[in-house]
Amino acid sequence: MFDPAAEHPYPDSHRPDAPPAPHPLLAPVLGLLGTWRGRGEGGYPTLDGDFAYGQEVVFSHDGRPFLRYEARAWLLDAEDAPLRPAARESGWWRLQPDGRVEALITQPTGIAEIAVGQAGKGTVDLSTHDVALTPTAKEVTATRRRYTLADDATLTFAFDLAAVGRPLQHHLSASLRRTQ
Ligand code: HEM
Repeated sequence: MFDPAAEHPYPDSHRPDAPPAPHPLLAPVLGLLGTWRGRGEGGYPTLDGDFAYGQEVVFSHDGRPFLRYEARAWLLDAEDAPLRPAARESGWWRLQPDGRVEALITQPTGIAEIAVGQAGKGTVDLSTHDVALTPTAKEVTATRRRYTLADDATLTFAFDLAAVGRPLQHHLSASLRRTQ
């Protein structure tokens, strides 16, 4: 008889050395698994000024050749205290042979992105393949996300954005530390 209160039989793993064994295609991104938290700076020519933000990024897997990806941000005041929730997004990074990555990423602001790119040597570089927008979303035409493992416990993140009629350019950069 099915027990609806039982534990999920296939929980996500946040560590390369914990079960289930990572799929071999995840080899180039194993260093990303886990929870990362840190601080970043952002801006865009259409905004009044630059801003500081906190960010948490989580990568996990269930033994199949894709990562589950989740990122949440919050704005910081001049003393680095939290001001308000900011962007969040989640998605799936589908690993292909030779470190190629196909990512699906959605945001509560009405933006759904398909990004493609490459993982290798401690870096992942993803650029827009396609963007779909809900009727009320801001116009976003392209993005580029770069993740770099500076060392085992430090992940840097850079994000470029083409939106509201402006060409692809810096919107965010952050340095994150592994928390678990
Ligand atoms: C760490 C993640 C992010 C943070 C902290 C952040 C922060 C901000 C802030 C503070 C603004 C000004 C409006 C407001 O106060 O809400 C803004 C505007 C905007 N952001 Fe982001 N953002 C992030 C990620 C993204 C992503 C992933 C995208 C697109 C894929 C994006 C696209 C935009 C657009 C289109 C605008 C509006 C620009 C305008 O209307 O002039 N942002 N962002």
